Amino acid sequence: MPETTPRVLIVGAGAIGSFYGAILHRGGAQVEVVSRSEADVIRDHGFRLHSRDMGDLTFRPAAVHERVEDVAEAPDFVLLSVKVLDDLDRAALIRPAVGPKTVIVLVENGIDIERPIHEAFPDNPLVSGLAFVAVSRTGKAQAEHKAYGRLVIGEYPSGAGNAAERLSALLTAGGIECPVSGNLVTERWRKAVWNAAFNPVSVIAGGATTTTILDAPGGEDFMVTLMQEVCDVAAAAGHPMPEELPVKSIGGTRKMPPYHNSMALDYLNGRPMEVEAILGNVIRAAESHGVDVPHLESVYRVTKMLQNRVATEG
Ligand SMILES: NC(=O)C1=CN([C@@H]2O[C@H](COP(=O)(O)OP(=O)(O)OC[C@H]3O[C@@H](n4cnc5c(N)ncnc54)[C@H](OP(=O)(O)O)[C@@H]3O)[C@@H](O)[C@H]2O)C=CC1
Ligand SMILES: CC(C)(CO)C(=O)C(=O)O
Repeated sequence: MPETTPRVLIVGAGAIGSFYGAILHRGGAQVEVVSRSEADVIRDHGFRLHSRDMGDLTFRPAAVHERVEDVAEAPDFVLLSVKVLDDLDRAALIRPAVGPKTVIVLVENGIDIERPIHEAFPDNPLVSGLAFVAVSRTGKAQAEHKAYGRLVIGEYPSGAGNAAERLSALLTAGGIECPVSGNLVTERWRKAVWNAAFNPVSVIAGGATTTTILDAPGGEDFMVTLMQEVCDVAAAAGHPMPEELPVKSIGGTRKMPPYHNSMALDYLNGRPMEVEAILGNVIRAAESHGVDVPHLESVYRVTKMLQNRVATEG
């Protein structure tokens, strides 16, 4: 008997949600979206998505909902790809669409961002994802995929179970690399080594690209120092990183064209930034494990000042 087409609901249909939504659509899933501010445009034109590597990824979702409450039947997968911000209760946001068998998928940056979702839905499979992709919004329901695309997924708190394998098969069929890791939290720390250092520094430097950061006098050494502090925290939290990771990451970053990470883009566009999810949670882990992170601490303080300035002075 043929299997039924899996239904995926994307909550947070911005750059990441529309890109992986397009890939899932190509992979054979029935993709629906929740869009609070662009529903009409998506209904009229679909998502207009251009990929430098994959060509035209434009697609029309099977259904467009303005609110999660409007979703009548629980989907097989809810893929959450909103920014992880202090004032947003992500569990409450998706609750109306989560049925007893729904697999919850997170494609979001940050450390320890699974915990509130796992606590709210302890009986649902939770798949956590790390997106190595450069995609940004270019207009209403429009995005440009500039490079990469690999999505590393795994079940939370650990394991590589059936839910992750089913999702990986869909994304692979859609044309991206989607390895399943049995130790996703370690992978999250590995990604945080880059994000916790580069994202806030790009903001402090006024929305700087990777190249601007690394070309500044002492830039490379400073970034290695920050990344090493993240590695120290990761090790204390039970996720040791390879010794050469910071230096190797600089080499990899050097090979990329000048690049604005997602926090730099948020800063430049006056949008809220994921400072707590990406850096604050690393600082808190350092405190709880007694690890000294003086450089990260300074970067955190200054980024918070900047965030306050944007919030209060515009
Ligand atoms: N962009 C990238 O290249 C990468 C991003 N990431 C991570 O992926 C995650 C998503 O980032 P990205 O896609 O860039 O972010 P975007 O800002 O492009 O998209 C976020 C989406 O979430 C929606 N949203 C926010 N709050 C709500 C809400 N309460 N109800 C309904 N919808 C909501 C926004 O809608 P609205 O337009 O109405 O605000 C928007 O469509 C982040 O954690 C980011 O760090 C990771 C790797 C790379
Ligand atoms: C890894 C990177 C830089 C994009 O893939 C990212 O996570 C971001 O933009 O925040």
